[in-house]
Amino acid sequence: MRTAYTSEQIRTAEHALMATVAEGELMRRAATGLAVVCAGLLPGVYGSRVALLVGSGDNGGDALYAGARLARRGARVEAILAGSRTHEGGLAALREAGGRTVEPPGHEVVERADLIVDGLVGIGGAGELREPYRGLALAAERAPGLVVAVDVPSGVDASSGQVAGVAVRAQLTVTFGACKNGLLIDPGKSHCGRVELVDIGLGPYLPDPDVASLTDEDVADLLPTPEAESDKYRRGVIGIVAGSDRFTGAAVLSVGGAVRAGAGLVRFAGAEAAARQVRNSWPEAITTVLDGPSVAEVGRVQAWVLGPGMGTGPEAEALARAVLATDVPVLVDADGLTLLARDRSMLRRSAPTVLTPHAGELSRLLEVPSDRIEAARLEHVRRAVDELGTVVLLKGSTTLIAEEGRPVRVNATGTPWLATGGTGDVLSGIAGTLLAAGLSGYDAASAAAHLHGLAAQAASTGKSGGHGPIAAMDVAQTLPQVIRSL
Ligand SMILES: NC(=O)C1=CN([C@@H]2O[C@H](COP(=O)(O)OP(=O)(O)OC[C@H]3O[C@@H](n4cnc5c(N)ncnc54)[C@H](OP(=O)(O)O)[C@@H]3O)[C@@H](O)[C@H]2O)[C@@H](O)CC1
Ligand SMILES: [K+]
Repeated sequence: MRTAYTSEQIRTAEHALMATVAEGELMRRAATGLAVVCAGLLPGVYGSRVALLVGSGDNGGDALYAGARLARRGARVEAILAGSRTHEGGLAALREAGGRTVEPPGHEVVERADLIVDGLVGIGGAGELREPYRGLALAAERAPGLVVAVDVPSGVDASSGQVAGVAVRAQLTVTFGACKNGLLIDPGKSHCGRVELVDIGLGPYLPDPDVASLTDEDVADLLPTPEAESDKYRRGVIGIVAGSDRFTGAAVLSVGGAVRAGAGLVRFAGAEAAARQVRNSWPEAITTVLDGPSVAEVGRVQAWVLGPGMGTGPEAEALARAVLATDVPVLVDADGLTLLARDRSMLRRSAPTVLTPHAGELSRLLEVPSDRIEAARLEHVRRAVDELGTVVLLKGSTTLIAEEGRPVRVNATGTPWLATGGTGDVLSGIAGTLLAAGLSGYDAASAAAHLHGLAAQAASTGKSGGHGPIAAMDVAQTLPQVIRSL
């Protein structure tokens, strides 16, 4: 499990650790680690040009001390002192090591640097970057040199990943003590480049994480493996209510996700046209053509997937009510979410419910514009859990999975090629399968997102390592291979 924390959690842990070590020791550890990483990035330290963007806080102090180390190894280090004040010890160390200081704006220094070290703001940053920081962040983006962010790319909110205005775009972020939420969640994540963690001894002082991310090993541990005496019923029977006479593809893809994720049995229930397509594509599934809003004749299932392509008319609504009135876990996706947004009272049920919206669908459920959700994903997935009382998986550039009282899980797998029609339907089938196998909604949703992303990565990667387009069905078809290799 990878873990991440808010700025406040990091500060509290740092205070506790600081009480046990000599003054300045933590910054020394941080700056040493930073300097080692920077040196490793340069073809040779001696003679290379390094620009330090130095803000008024300790983040600037880290940059100055690391710059001093590089200067002692022969780098030509120039520090742009952008803050209203400058870390005194760091400044003295840099000067003593032969580094130069420059008044802002100093953009010419940024432009000629081989390496740009962003020490404008770290976990103490708040709100939009002010001048001259903003101009320096933009200059660093235009400049040809490599950009390394100290602790957090300046302009990224460390606790949430939000970016108000401009933020530094780094190729590498060197973070201290523990990972911050904002390094894992977009839009912040996309400003970080690769993230390297420098250990400063914070581990024993860290509280329970605010955010976590499953690894392959975690997911392998969560996945059920059939035993000798397992039969298809014990492995989990999933019911899928999806598709309509007009839309049949979503049904085929959702069933495909379930079959390929290892469901013991898939029972599909829906309109005639959808059922026909499902039978043609997946003879493994048992199909029922529904002639009314009831799933009583479908047979016993251990979990339902409700929604992909089912439509949003009165019949679909009555069917959604019938599925949600059952006493087994239900995963609601796509059209099912649109129906829920019209009447949230359908969520009053005793069994677990998992919702899997993208920002647009969540926008209807919460009555918040979807661009605000995209900009503040962590805040809104938590708000959704509070207001709706379910497990919520918010899809998107970084998929988040939230449940009351647990760290928000950030999905670490996937590829930009995954943003294509029908992949969400496949995800619903995977997550429904894991629910039917007995995983909690939180674990089922997080493990499903992980597998879905891995399958997409594998499907989009060619033999020579290049990447290319995938179709949603490729994701479903690649699942067995990915599960085998976990
Ligand atoms: N604590 C520890 O043990 C260790 C901490 N370490 C390091 O310390 C860092 C935290 O240092 P920190 O607390 O000094 O805050 P930091 O991020 O440098 O900046 C705060 C200042 O920035 C300013 N400012 C804020 N927002 C702004 C904006 N939007 N636009 C412009 N300016 C803005 C504001 O200053 P002012 O307004 O007064 O000019 C504010 O006071 C941490 O990330 C890590 O790198 C490591 O050495 C390991 C040990
Ligand atoms: K920074």
